[in-house]
Amino acid sequence: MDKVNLRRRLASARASLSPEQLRANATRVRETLLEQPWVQMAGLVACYWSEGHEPATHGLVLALWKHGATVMLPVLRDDNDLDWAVYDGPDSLAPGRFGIMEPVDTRRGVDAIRTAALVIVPALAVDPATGVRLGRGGGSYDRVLSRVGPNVPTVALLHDGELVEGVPAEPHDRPVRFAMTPSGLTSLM
Ligand SMILES: Nc1nc2c(c(=O)[nH]1)N(C=O)[C@@H](CNc1ccc(C(=O)N[C@@H](CCC(=O)O)C(=O)O)cc1)CN2
Ligand SMILES: Nc1ncnc2c1ncn2[C@@H]1O[C@H](COP(=O)(O)OP(=O)(O)OP(=O)(O)O)[C@@H](O)[C@H]1O
Repeated sequence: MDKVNLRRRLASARASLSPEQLRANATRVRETLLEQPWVQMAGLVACYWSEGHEPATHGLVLALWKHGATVMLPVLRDDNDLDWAVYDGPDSLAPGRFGIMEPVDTRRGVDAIRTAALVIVPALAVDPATGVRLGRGGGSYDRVLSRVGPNVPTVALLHDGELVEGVPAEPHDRPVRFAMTPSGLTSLM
């Protein structure tokens, strides 16, 4: 299946998840991640601020922040590349392009991602054989992941059923090292 149709299929499956399922999924993803030593030890974490039926991150971001980590969230640029700014509590966010909440703090630039010790990314699907992820189609995270060093854990958050064999891979696609579903953490490479 091509990327456009795969995106459509996965988005409509997400749309059928109930608020209760979304909450339960978020709790399991958050608890499993927070048990990992490499999550607990990360002082600077890049995450995303979820919206709609995406795997929810608000509780995770809050927990990391309370735990003392610095959490950077993306700020979408006009060229679809991602700038980064620090989360500083629920009042530190405001709607950006497409209405996604973004931190209002000073922007640290696109290269700030190079200093993250842990990178948590959104995805609609991940190929369990290759780690290639399917995103929204802006190529934003392909650029982000190309700046992340090989020893930094990169984790895509998914719902169950979103580990999909045969995600179409193009030369610019950058794989992730882990996929996190409510059923558990999968190491990919
Ligand atoms: N929660 C979250 N934050 C994120 C991302 C994400 O996937 N999820 N991004 C991941 O890169 C970046 C934002 N990229 C986005 C790209 C497109 C749309 C969007 O709503 N697009 C419309 C169609 C736009 C158009 O007409 O071109 C849509 O999908 O309906 C939103 C965010 C950074 N922040
Ligand atoms: N490094 C890059 N610089 C500029 N454009 C890029 C880069 N990488 C990918 N793109 C462009 O982004 C577009 C979308 O790519 P693709 O469909 O693979 O997105 P995606 O991986 O689903 O989305 P995302 O990375 O935002 O989650 C492609 O047209 C591609 O040319």
